[in-house]
Amino acid sequence: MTETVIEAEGLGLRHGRRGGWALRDCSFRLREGRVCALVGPNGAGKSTLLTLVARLALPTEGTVRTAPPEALAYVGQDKPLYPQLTIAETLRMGRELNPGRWDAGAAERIVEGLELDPRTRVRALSGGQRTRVALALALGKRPALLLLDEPMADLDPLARHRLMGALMADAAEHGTTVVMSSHILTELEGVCDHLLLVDGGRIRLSGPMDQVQAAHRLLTGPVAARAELAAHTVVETRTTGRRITALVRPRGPVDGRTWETVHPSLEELLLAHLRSPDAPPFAVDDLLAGTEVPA
Ligand SMILES: Nc1ncnc2c1ncn2[C@@H]1O[C@H](COP(=O)(O)OP(=O)(O)OP(=O)(O)O)[C@@H](O)[C@H]1O
Repeated sequence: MTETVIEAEGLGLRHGRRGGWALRDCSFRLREGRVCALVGPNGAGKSTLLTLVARLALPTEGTVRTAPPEALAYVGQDKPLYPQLTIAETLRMGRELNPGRWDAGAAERIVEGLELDPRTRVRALSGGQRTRVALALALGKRPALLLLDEPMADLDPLARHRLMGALMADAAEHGTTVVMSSHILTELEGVCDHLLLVDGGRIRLSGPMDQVQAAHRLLTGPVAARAELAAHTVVETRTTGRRITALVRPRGPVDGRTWETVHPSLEELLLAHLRSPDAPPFAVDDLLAGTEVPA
């Protein structure tokens, strides 16, 4: 039976009694083995959502059910490590803090990419090198759920590509569920199979990547036929001369004589939603395959 690894219900967090909501009305389910992309602009609420799932903050409202603390690893943007410890000592600490479940091989494979003497102190590492050590600690814990807040932000493109490959191979081998926030959309396509788009503290898109993408079409046709678009849920329209391009969620057949129809790329889909904050949200429940749920 497929297990739910995260179940969020009306989750919200407000900073201070008079502060604004960093996250609100957040409901979704994520099943075991998913690799979930968490995307959204600066200040959208991505880190807030990750810290709530990691139980590093208490929600102001709503609930989240997730993996127990010992089966969960979180790597935040600030990557807290002990600067005075060496790389080898840091990994030894990981082993001692996780008796019975520490996967030394997985941790060492991530650190090996550094090509550094394991006796090097953490304080002498660059930001990107520290990222690798933090990820090694997280993977060594052999978590059922791995929460990563912009894990690749300070890595150069080659290191990012390699580390992402190593991370995904490890997750696939062990069936680890991963939730990863990122601003680099191209980094996520082809790697993630689930999508959460957060914007203004609310979930705008949620569900298995293929189903979310399959629910959208990019239509191009004459401006004169614009009224026909009303038959569908329109996310965004853009006009160039006498042509109009629309990102829609079709609610019926599209006339192929008038409209050229293509599937949008992940980037086109996300950018259209971000440019159109008033577009209705869209959510597919991860446990009820193919069922659209009120977002
Ligand atoms: N400690 C805090 N006190 C007050 N407001 C906060 C605090 N931390 C975050 N916020 C606010 O909560 C909102 C969500 O922030 P969050 O860090 O979750 O966004 P994010 O999507 O992770 O952004 P980024 O992509 O820039 O990392 C923002 O409006 C932010 O200003």
